[in-house]
Amino acid sequence: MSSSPIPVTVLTGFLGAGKTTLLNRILTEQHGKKIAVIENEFGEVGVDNQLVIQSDEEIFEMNNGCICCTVRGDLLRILGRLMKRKDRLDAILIETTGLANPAPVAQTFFTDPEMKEQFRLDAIVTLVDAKHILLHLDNSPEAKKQVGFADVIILNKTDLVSPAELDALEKRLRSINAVAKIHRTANAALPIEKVLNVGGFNLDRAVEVDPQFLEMEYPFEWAGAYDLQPGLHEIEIGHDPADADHAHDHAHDHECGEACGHNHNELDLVVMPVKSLDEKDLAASINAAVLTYSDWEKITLPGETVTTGGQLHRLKLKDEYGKFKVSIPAAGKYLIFTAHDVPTHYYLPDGTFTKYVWDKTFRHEHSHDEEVTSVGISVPGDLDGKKLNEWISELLKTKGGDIFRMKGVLCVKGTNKRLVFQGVHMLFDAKFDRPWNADENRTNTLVFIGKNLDRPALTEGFKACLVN
Ligand SMILES: Nc1nc2c(ncn2[C@@H]2O[C@H](COP(=O)(O)OP(=O)(O)OP(=O)(O)O)[C@@H](O)[C@H]2O)c(=O)[nH]1
Repeated sequence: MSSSPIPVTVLTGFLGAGKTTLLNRILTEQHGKKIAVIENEFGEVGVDNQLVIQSDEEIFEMNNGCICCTVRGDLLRILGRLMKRKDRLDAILIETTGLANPAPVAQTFFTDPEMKEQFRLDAIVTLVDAKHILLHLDNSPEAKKQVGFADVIILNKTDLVSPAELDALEKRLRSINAVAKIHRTANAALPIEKVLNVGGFNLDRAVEVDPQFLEMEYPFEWAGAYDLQPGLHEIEIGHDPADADHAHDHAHDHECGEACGHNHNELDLVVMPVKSLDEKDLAASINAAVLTYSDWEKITLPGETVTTGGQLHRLKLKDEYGKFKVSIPAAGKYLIFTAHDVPTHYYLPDGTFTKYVWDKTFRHEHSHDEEVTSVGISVPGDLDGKKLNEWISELLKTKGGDIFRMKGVLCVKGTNKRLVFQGVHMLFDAKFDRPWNADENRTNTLVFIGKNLDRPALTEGFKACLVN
């Protein structure tokens, strides 16, 4: 039994680059290692879990969501569970969504003291689709970051381009990242030693690529500590539109730019006890808040009560204003975390105000490509193979530029095998794989990822392919 930290590999690469293909290779190879896999999928309905080969390795799925808001909480939770049985694990592999900037995942292993002790970020491995990467490097900042941060670049799909194009591509990748090891592959075929435990991650270089690398992103923007006695308190958010005297206070409001994605009639808030304002106690309370922010929210209307501890409250405001009760169970210090906006007033049970004794603002950036969305379809029934083929061909002809990725597991009339289909831009592939298991829900699941997706048209078009 060794107590050395477990190596963690972060696997990235744009949509359709070949991450799942590589993962399946690793999972089926007889390498004698115990590997835990953590997956984070972008898309409304989960398809990847059906595409990953069943194996003895343990696979954990993270919620679909923004890496800094919900997914980081999930990641901390899963790692916390893995920590408890670390003697059994040889490696951890985290597959990020094709749209993620890998930095927030990598940061987790440097900013959290416990994580730092138990795990070691071994390398960021980036899969590159030789056929489509140039398109993405020009249009997607995420694709560029994935290449920039890589310690190992797997230049995949070499069968789809000429050797001269590959040389030119490698030059382009080198201009973005001069130090990563580059391996050329078809179908992500390369020895596992080139991917796992390569000892490639270099923190100094990561900070060079992104000077804010060690500045963690948080799902909240502000926290304030209050010294409180037990009782029913009250918190005020925004300014009472009926109270003209407070109009001048707006100057102190959180300033949102035009592109601000906040819904100003909603505020996510958590109240967490904190033992003291020592760095260690604050860190524990902040981590607990990160976990809480990734859990289910409780819709809380004006006049309703906010509870302390592990509950995320989504406060509903009217005209950006609302007053809510806060139930404080015991005397002590409490941190109030808000997703944006600092509370205007905090009232004690006797009706007087109190102010926070400490506060801090946190970095919260939604740097991912907001324009890219997904449409998930999940419907039972058997498909007419011919109609499906015609519909997909037509779809790719007319919308192929906007559909970055589609994937699905489908039921076709006349066969008991699953039809697995995969599309990356205009390239499309459909194969029958194994029969449906008796305990499986024989249903069609598919997901489209791209820009300007027309949900009703996609759903109707798909349903029209079902056998009547
Ligand atoms: N021609 C060719 N196709 C490949 C190669 N590697 C993977 N593919 C195919 O490309 C498609 C996408 O591969 P995946 O492994 O699912 O890609 P991914 O990166 O996991 O995709 P996302 O989950 O969307 O991020 C599948 O149809 C693969 O069979 C390759 O080297 N050459």
